[in-house]
Amino acid sequence: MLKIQSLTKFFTAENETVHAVDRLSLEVAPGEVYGLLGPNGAGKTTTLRMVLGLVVPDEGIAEVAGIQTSVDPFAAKAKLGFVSASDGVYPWLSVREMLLYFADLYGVPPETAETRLAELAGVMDIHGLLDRRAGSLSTGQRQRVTLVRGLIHDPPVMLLDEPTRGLDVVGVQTIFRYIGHLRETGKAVVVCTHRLDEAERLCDRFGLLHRGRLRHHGTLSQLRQSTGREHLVEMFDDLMNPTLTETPA
Ligand SMILES: Nc1ncnc2c1ncn2[C@@H]1O[C@H](COP(=O)(O)OP(=O)(O)OP(=O)(O)O)[C@@H](O)[C@H]1O
Repeated sequence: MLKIQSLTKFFTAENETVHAVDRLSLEVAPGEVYGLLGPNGAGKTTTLRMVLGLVVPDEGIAEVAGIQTSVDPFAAKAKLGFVSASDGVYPWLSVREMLLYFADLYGVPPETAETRLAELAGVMDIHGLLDRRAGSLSTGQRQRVTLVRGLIHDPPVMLLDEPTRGLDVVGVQTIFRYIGHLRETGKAVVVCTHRLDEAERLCDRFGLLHRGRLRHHGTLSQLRQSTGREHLVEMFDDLMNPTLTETPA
């Protein structure tokens, strides 16, 4: 459903070249939640931006439901949902108006959009908010509306960028419930996060990204076997401080 092959992006600034993403390959199947994990500057956002067609790769391809993002970015975008911690709302619109507006932007026919909105409002418990002005919502309410917005066009692939950043316990539980819904409805999901503890509970497979390169990938039990470490945080610690784990001569 989502296929990334040898995706590469270099940035040059002040005569220095940064390998933001270096020959990254991964695949995510329908109903699978893939954790793309890494410290600051590892290349997570650049990867998502290439998948979204916002940054042109130097090499490699990203393919969404069979459509290459660099060949047909508009068609690929229609197959993608994107939710980020920094998503905003249009404060002057009602929640219903805003969500139907987004459905329209994605070319969803009005009747389908109404049906879809009613269904998702039930899933994310926003029925009571539909006629409120988006600008008057609390942080938690706004989060639920944003999550519905990401799914309004029923994309087969969902990208979540730091979805739990800045949320309280209830907000984090909402994200867990949302990801459960995505899995049950057969979406291919990529979650980028620093929260390794949450990722362990949420994701089916993982890619550990460090300085643009995928250093380890697999299920948690495969990673445990290949790294000899129990938790993702220890695996990252080894990647970032390799000398600490070397045996003295
Ligand atoms: N437009 C740009 N110009 C120059 N360098 C860039 C640009 N965008 C990203 N980079 C560099 O590419 C590398 C990867 O950045 P990226 O934002 O993809 O990392 P990240 O894993 O998302 O980090 P964070 O978790 O801090 O958001 C970093 O070294 C960053 O400074």
